[in-house]
Amino acid sequence: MEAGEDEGFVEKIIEVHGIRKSFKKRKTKEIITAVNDVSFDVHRGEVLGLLGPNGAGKTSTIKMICGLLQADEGSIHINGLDIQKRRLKALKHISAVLEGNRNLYWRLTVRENLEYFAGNRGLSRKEVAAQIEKLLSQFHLKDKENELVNGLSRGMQQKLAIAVALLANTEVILLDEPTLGLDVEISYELREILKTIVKEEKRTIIISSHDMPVVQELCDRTIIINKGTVVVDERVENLLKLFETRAYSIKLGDALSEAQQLKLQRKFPLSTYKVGTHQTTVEVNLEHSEDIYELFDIFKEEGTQVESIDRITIDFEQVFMEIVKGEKNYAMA
Ligand SMILES: Nc1ncnc2c1ncn2[C@@H]1O[C@H](COP(=O)(O)OP(=O)(O)OP(=O)(O)O)[C@@H](O)[C@H]1O
Repeated sequence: MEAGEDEGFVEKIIEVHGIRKSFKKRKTKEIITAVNDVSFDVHRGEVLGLLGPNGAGKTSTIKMICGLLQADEGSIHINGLDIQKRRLKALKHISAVLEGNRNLYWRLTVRENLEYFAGNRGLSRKEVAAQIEKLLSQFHLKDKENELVNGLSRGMQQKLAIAVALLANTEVILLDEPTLGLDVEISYELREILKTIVKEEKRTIIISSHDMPVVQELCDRTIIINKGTVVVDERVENLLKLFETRAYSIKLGDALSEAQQLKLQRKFPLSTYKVGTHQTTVEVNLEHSEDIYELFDIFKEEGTQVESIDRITIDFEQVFMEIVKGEKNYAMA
């Protein structure tokens, strides 16, 4: 069974199979493999988070899915249609908001943009009138409807770009870094709006993001790409559970010696060691539960007392850091 199938997402709407993409650097002629044999499916109604450090290959993957970039190898099917062979038909199922490219007319007002892009998709004003009203209110843009896009803040423009993408009524929405560069307040607002949309509408959404709360709160499943390849494809709740059962906070009776600290760092490079006035704490995320014995051996060597052991509640940010910075392969069955 694939990730996603157990939650009722049975029908595949996006099928990405073995895609590769390389670029040649203009100056040095060096070949960069941006995407290296990436495969995954997205089920109808699923919200998928596409994560990875800078340069991992997320944007290239999204651009190949929405037909802006041609894969060197592999295939992409949208609703069963090959994006290369039946491009126009396949693209009818997709709307995308790409990072840094908000696809809006700057000299048109907010409302005019919504009307223009609806018309572009072959929808009449009458057909979309109610939906435009709904989107203006959902995205808190009603009081800006007659303002030119040119004069809007970056956050407002981003909200409008997403509203335009939703208006097209496509089954698939691709959002590349929707909250990048937005201030905390507007990122939060956008996340809440997207949360409502995800709950109310059964759209298939791929979100690439560095904003971990966005992924934790909106996505059903996540794919983590590192150096062009998929290192994790798993449901968000499973990843959190998995890491939660491995994350411990250990309170010690005494401080560790330098030799012990060195061993701790060597064996558990992502652990943290804190010496407070009353307490010494080690926080560690174990890759295998039996690793706890090796940890205890470090304490035992010099008779350090363990006062308490607690599980740590972990958030998605920590999960992501563990996987990417630890460069471990958490491919799960
Ligand atoms: N048109 C291009 N020409 C040359 N190299 C490119 C091009 N597009 C992407 N790359 C390179 O391919 C790699 C993957 O880039 P991509 O933008 O897909 O990554 P990303 O995961 O979206 O990163 P970020 O989070 O920084 O946007 C990077 O090394 C990037 O420099």
